[in-house]
Amino acid sequence: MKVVHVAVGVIERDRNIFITRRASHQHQGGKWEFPGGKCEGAETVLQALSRELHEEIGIECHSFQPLVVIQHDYGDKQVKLDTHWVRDFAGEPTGLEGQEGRWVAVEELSSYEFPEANEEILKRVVSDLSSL
Ligand SMILES: Nc1nc2c([nH]c(=O)n2[C@H]2C[C@H](O)[C@@H](COP(=O)(O)OP(=O)(O)OP(=O)(O)O)O2)c(=O)[nH]1
Ligand SMILES: [Mg+2]
Repeated sequence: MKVVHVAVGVIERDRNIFITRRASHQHQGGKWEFPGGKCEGAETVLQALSRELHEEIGIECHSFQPLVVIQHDYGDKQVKLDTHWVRDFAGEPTGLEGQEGRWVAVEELSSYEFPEANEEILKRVVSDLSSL
């Protein structure tokens, strides 16, 4: 099965993370996610991430820091989540495609339901922020 390369942004400000909710008709629908989406054509992962964050939540990103790369097999779909920290951006994130979005304190993230592949990302987010 072809692996879908996904650019994912963990948007952080003062130990709060901006998350959005996937529409019910989407793959892993209804679950919360870190904004992002599939790399298209010859795009690099950072080009895809800049584009997706602009389209989905209306921010302009100035820089990224690598967080973690996760490969996961959902059975119906295989994804590679290429995850970066997003801390340097302009604009206020808002769900521009009708999706729910909110800032959540890092300590509260575990009370939200994310797709299975996110488990490892969530651990890394919590541990990286607790060492700051
Ligand atoms: N953006 C994002 N996708 C995730 C996360 N966790 C996770 O398993 N995924 C999966 C769900 C999807 O199968 C895939 C992302 O694809 P997507 O549907 O968001 O891609 P896209 O925004 O380009 O969607 P589309 O416009 O092509 O419909 O990665 C996450 O935290 N954020
Ligand atoms: Mg998306």
